Amino acid sequence: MSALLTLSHVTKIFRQGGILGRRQITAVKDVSFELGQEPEILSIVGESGSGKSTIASMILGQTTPTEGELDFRGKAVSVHGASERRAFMKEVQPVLQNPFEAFNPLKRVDRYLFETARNFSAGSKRPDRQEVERIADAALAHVGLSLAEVKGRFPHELSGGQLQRTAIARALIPQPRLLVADEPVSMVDASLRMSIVNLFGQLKRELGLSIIYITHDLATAYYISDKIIIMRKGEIVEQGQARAVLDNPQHPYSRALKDAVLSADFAAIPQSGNAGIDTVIRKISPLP
Ligand SMILES: Nc1ncnc2c1ncn2[C@@H]1O[C@H](COP(=O)(O)OP(=O)(O)OP(=O)(O)O)[C@@H](O)[C@H]1O
Repeated sequence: MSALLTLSHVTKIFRQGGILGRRQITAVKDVSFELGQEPEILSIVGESGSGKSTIASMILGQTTPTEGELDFRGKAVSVHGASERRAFMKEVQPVLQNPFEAFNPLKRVDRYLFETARNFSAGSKRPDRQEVERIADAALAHVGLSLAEVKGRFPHELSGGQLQRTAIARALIPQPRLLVADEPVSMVDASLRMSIVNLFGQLKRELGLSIIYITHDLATAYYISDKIIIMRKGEIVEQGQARAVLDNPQHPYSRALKDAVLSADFAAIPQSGNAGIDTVIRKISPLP
């Protein structure tokens, strides 16, 4: 059976100053990895500017690679044609860093849920109002909210954590197979981060979702991921099973990252459950 997602020798070079610009930035260099058919959480960690967001953008089909191939279910991500693009978007949904940017401050958040339910409804006919509300409520239930809690509210009337959950609920409405979450907890209060990260684990188990979790936060990556990729300057320096890589990092850069997270605290991160991890997370400084 082919992999769910395959990146094969993917490189992205940006040219500064337009097409004729001379300065080139190699944001991603010869990156290869895959997600299997089984639901899994893959974390991509690395310092700022290491190419994580560029990879996310290419997986979402928003940025075209300069070289290499990205395939989802054996088909190139850079598909053409509106109906193919729509089918792809239904299966691969983004979760953005800042939930306050994902929602227009002047628009009630339930509108987003209703519009997504109308646009991506599974049936052939457009769902009526009652059905749209049912779909929105079911998606919100997966993230621990209900339609009654968010109905009629503007973004600023919800907490950052509630808004990020609502954004995740919206991403769930098309019943995707893969979420691409780019720094989804960095704008969320430290005390709420674990609840969002735990939610990813729950969505993997209950809905069979795979999740690409892009983060600076090595502790939450260690805690929740099945696999991990460590990036530096556009290249993968190490990848493998998260615990194997982080318990025994081979590359000097991976070791430096781990050391930056205070080894003693790191060792205290539990295998499951979240006892103590908030303390660890609060202590973590940005990656070097
Ligand atoms: N549209 C663009 N045009 C030019 N350069 C870009 C563009 N997008 C990204 N870059 C450059 O590519 C490199 C990788 O950026 P990217 O945003 O992918 O890194 P990142 O690891 O996600 O960083 P951060 O953690 O700060 O978000 C950086 O040097 C960045 O300045």
